[in-house]
Amino acid sequence: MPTVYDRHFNQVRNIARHLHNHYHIAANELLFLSSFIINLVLGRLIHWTAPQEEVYNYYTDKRNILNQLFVKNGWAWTTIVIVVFYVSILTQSRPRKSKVIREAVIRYAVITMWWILFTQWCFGLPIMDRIFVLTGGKCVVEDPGRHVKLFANLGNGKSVSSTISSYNCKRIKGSSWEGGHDPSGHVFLLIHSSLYLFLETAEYWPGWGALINSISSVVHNHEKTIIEKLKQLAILGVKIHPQLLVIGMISFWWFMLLTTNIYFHSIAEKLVGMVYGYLGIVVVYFVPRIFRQQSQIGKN
Ligand SMILES: CCCCC/C=C\C/C=C\C/C=C\C/C=C\CCCC(=O)SCCNC(=O)CCNC(=O)[C@H](O)C(C)(C)COP(=O)(O)O
Ligand SMILES: Nc1ncnc2c1ncn2[C@@H]1O[C@H](COP(=O)(O)O)[C@@H](OP(=O)(O)O)[C@H]1O
Repeated sequence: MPTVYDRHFNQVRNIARHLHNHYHIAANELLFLSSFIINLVLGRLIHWTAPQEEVYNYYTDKRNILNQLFVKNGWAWTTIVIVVFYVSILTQSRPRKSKVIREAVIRYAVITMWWILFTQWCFGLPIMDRIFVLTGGKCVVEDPGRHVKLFANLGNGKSVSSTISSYNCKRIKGSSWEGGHDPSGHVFLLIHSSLYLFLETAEYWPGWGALINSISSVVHNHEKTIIEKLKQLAILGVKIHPQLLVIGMISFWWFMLLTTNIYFHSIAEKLVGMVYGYLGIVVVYFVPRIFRQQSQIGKN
């Protein structure tokens, strides 16, 4: 006689099966994808319900080291983590190494291309700047300096440009990026990077049990000093279970996304950053599943 728990468990399992069969998405993937929407809602709730949070603090300062060193170089850090991950996984004797490397490099190249197109360069201005300019945004400065050719002088001591990139505009002293819809580059980058790391490494997931056992065998080894334990944990997280490094990076990106969601940009600008963050990932990891299933059906 099945208990109420068995019934609930079966219901959850049926929903997961349905998602997998009809939408080609696993329940844990859906949960992870939704976590960024939860992050946005949580950020807004903190913003509305805790006004004292809005008072100047470490995270409201754009110059804080976490922003300047990590997020502002976010794609470089994500690249380092994925390279360390693959080097570690491939040195732990895996079959079909060259195929694994070839496919990982192709996916990395496509995903990097999408990051470049959205934030750096898209046959001129990157997509995020094009959206800003197309919706009436302009770079306003007093002295355009060496970028003078890109600016029109308004005659009131100010010059405007809609052809300079946000990157170059921000580097001009006293500039402001005015009007228009300015999609959040941070929201894009943090979601894009987290999803990439999650989906790219999912195939090698050893299970929470294995990770927790490995960590606890280091932590509970009473013959080792704290320093030795920390060293062993670092080796564990890089060489044996590089998934720990990935979990660390994703958790940090999630936290930085929360601070962006609390303090920066309008909701609409964050939502646009979010949609573009999902887009490249959906094309690389989910759309191929539909074609793969169709070709499978064709063969049967
Ligand atoms: C041995 C096994 C190998 C298997 C490896 C698998 C995959 C990896 C494949 C290849 C990688 C190998 C080498 C890669 C070499 C070079 C890649 C270059 C890496 C870089 O990304 S360099 C550029 C770093 N730049 C950044 O990270 C900048 C990020 N910042 C931004 O995008 C913006 O500042 C912003 C969007 C965060 C915010 O913009 P604003 O609003 O502030 O304007
Ligand atoms: N989590 C965070 N911590 C600190 N600064 C952040 C941040 N999220 C966004 N910002 C800052 O807010 C501005 C808009 O970000 P974005 O458009 O990428 O979302 C950027 O300013 P700067 O470009 O002047 O550095 C960025 O550095």
